[in-house]
Amino acid sequence: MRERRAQPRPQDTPEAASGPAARVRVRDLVVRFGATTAVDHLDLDLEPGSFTALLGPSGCGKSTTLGVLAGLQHPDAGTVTVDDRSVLESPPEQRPVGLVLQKPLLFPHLDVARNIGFGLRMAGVPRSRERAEVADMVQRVRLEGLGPRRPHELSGGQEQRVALARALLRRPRVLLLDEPFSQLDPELRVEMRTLVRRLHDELGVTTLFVTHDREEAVDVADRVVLLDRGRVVGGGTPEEVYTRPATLATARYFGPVNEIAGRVADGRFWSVDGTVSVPTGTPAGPGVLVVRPESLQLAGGAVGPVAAANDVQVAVKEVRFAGTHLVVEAALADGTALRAHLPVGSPVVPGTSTRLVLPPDRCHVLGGER
Ligand SMILES: Nc1ncnc2c1ncn2[C@@H]1O[C@H](COP(=O)(O)OP(=O)(O)OP(=O)(O)O)[C@@H](O)[C@H]1O
Repeated sequence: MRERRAQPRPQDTPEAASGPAARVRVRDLVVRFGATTAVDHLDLDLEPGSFTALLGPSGCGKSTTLGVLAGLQHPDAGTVTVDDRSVLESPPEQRPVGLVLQKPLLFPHLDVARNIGFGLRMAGVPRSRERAEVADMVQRVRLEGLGPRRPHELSGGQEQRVALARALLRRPRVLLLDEPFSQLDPELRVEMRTLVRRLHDELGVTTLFVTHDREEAVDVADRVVLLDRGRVVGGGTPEEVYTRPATLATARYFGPVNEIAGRVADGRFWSVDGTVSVPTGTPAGPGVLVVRPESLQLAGGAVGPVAAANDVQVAVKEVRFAGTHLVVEAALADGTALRAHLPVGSPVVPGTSTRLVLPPDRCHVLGGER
């Protein structure tokens, strides 16, 4: 493994990066640091113009993967192609890639406009063109009026806007963002990711956004890739990873989830205390039904021993007020815990039994024993 300098590269030429959005393919990527395997046979596909979030716990290899794409890190094995051409031997400045890091790393002695335009200036672009392009970018990232300020006169969010503008001024075909907003407060984070999404949509650049914040990933990206110990362990659209995850690990990663063991037979999922219809084609046999607490609803009818529709009978154990909803802790007859988020005022009383509806379109059955 060879390491390259971990700095933004303002000397990059705009010509190196211009053009339409790129397709990126990573195959069998391996990066080791001594005895640590940071990236372990990783495959990743970024379609032209897509917006992908790379998500996973601390140390799972997100930044290392980004470093390889940016050319800051050389892998031990594997391939990385941009539009079917290998980029692994290209130095960072010749890759069609823009990079925004957690820390903006601006030049303290240059004002905002000069920081943004640095790359163009180094490439020998005439001053008039630099001014025009910087002015356009200043507007796109909403930094109007701040061009003459120095970095120390900016807020954290404004500094990241400058870093974003600097990366985008080169018109990269791939934009890499490594937790760019993790040091900002929550409201500003939402504003900044909305800005990034808008810029992506306007400029159509293939974007890879590294974060460990699930909500951020699901909110901003078209596709989420879940990494664990250097490997891809799940992925899909935000709706898929949330509602129809391919594995229990993915289901659990995206927040609290109920897991009910049972069997699929005759187009229905049968649990110890009720049944739910399942989509045609769901394989028969043992399975685990996964459903989020907020998807459960209180059944309207009387409690009976046999579930007629898509509901289960539960014993209510505990009810907590959570401001916007009630958190109801309940259990099936076999002791399986179920959590439901129900509207405030729902008639649920600890120590009684009730029926909870499992809306089929919010349920997903994973095959196999638990
Ligand atoms: N330069 C390095 N030298 C030695 N080990 C490293 C180096 N860089 C990363 N690692 C190790 O490689 C693994 C992956 O690190 P990486 O920074 O890619 O993870 P990450 O998912 O980005 O984590 P975080 O969310 O905390 O930034 C970790 O175990 C880390 O300690």
